[in-house]
Amino acid sequence: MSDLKKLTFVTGNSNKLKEVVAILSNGVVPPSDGLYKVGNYEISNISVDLEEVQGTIDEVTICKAKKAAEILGGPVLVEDTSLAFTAFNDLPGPYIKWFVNGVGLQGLNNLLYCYEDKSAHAICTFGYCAGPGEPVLLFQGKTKGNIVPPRGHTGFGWDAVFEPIGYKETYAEMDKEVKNKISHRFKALDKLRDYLLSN
Ligand SMILES: O=c1nc[nH]c2c1ncn2[C@H]1C[C@H](O)[C@@H](COP(=O)(O)OP(=O)(O)OP(=O)(O)O)O1
Ligand SMILES: [Mg+2]
Repeated sequence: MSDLKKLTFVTGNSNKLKEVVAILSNGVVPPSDGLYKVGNYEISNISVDLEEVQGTIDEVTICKAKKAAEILGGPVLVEDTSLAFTAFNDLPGPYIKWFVNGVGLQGLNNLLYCYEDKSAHAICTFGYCAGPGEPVLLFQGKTKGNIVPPRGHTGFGWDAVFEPIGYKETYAEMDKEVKNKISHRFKALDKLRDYLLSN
């Protein structure tokens, strides 16, 4: 057991954490001790609100990961989520959090009122850093959808205004198991899992 490598997922968002745990444990066994294992890695989590710089998705994620590795002094995992409107040349992108907080869900939908193209990409980027001063590896997943007037629960970010292509329900209306099989986060975790299983 001592050869297990410890890895801490650093996020201030409990909804993100729930999805990550559900996806990494294949939705079957929610770990009771707050630790879950992928290959030789034992992943725990800690709630820290990391500083977020301005920049591209990659830059924001790399910065978060480096900051987290410095604070914790060991191997970390962070994640940054973007919502990129095609009509806006991919903005708000990594700044979506401040848009949700600033204009609300109806407001997000209204932003695209004058544009025919309502499409958007949900993008999830995990950053893995082995420790302070170490390089950051990125694992990204994207899901395409349309921005619609809010439908469904409003408990998690912009879930209620994002309707994935091929579905008639928003992320907020669909069963969690369905979201967790098609989501940007699922696709990113698929790549991260491959890495963790082979390293
Ligand atoms: O699947 C999702 N479905 C709907 N909304 C989502 C999702 N995933 C993140 N979100 C929201 C949370 C935040 O308003 C923004 C991303 O900002 P982001 O900086 O990545 O998240 P955060 O600051 O809440 O947590 P963290 O401490 O990991 O940075 O989009
Ligand atoms: Mg954040």
